Amino acid sequence: MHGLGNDFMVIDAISQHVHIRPEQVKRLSDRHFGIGFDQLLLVEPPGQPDVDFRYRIFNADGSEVEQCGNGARCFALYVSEKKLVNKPVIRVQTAKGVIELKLGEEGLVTVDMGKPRLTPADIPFLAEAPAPTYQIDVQGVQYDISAVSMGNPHGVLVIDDVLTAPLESVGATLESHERFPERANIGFMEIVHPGFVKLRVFERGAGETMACGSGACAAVVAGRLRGLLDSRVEVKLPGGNLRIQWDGEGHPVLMEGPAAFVFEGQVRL
Ligand SMILES: N[C@@H](CCC[C@H](N)C(=O)O)C(=O)O
Repeated sequence: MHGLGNDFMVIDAISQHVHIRPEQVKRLSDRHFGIGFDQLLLVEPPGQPDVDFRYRIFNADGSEVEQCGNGARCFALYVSEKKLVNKPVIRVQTAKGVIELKLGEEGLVTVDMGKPRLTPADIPFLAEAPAPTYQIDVQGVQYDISAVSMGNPHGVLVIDDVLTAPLESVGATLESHERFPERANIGFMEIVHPGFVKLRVFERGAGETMACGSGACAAVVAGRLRGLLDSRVEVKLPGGNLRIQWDGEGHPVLMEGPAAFVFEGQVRL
């Protein structure tokens, strides 16, 4: 499946027993020697009473992570098409809380991604106190970065032109910077106007992807904290556009965008 070109292998772990090791994920994610994907998503039975499913996410490098926004939209389409659920709003347990998924018209899915976490220890990010931006050193050069958790950790830089953004150099260095003890997804955001931004993301454990849903949410939160964006923002990613809404601290972030099936098959693990 894919959400704006951020692609996934989705496994039904409800009607079959699935146990997958990090090295198997890494092998399957290989675009030449495996199936090829940015993340693997597991659809599991719920582990608590008030939710419909448990949603587990593995990056292409095999690491298990807490959140994936584009994957959440694909998750909603998957469980609905497979008739694993028949409800307008699906509640899903992730490693960092519950998110709500709503299927809309024309394949669009809205995800309530929950409230962003801004306290450095919750992100996690090494800093004394929460701030809209922090100065961070990359090989002797200082950058202003915002740090936000959408369940998973994000750093966001505002730049003049996404086309020339240094994802493979600065992005890759920041992804595993010592101030992000659990590594981070690094977004480069160009603000066209307060209701429209362009974004590219160097994802933790996957490299640059065509789109990052949690990254789009984090970018809008960062832009709002800096006083640069409206509460409703269209985010243009290399793979297409997402609509993000955040009404400020204490409110959840809403993300709307498409989800699509690509093919189905069987794989021996
Ligand atoms: N593509 C995702 C995010 C996937 C996880 C991320 N790479 C991480 O390590 O936190 C999205 O759409 O949010």
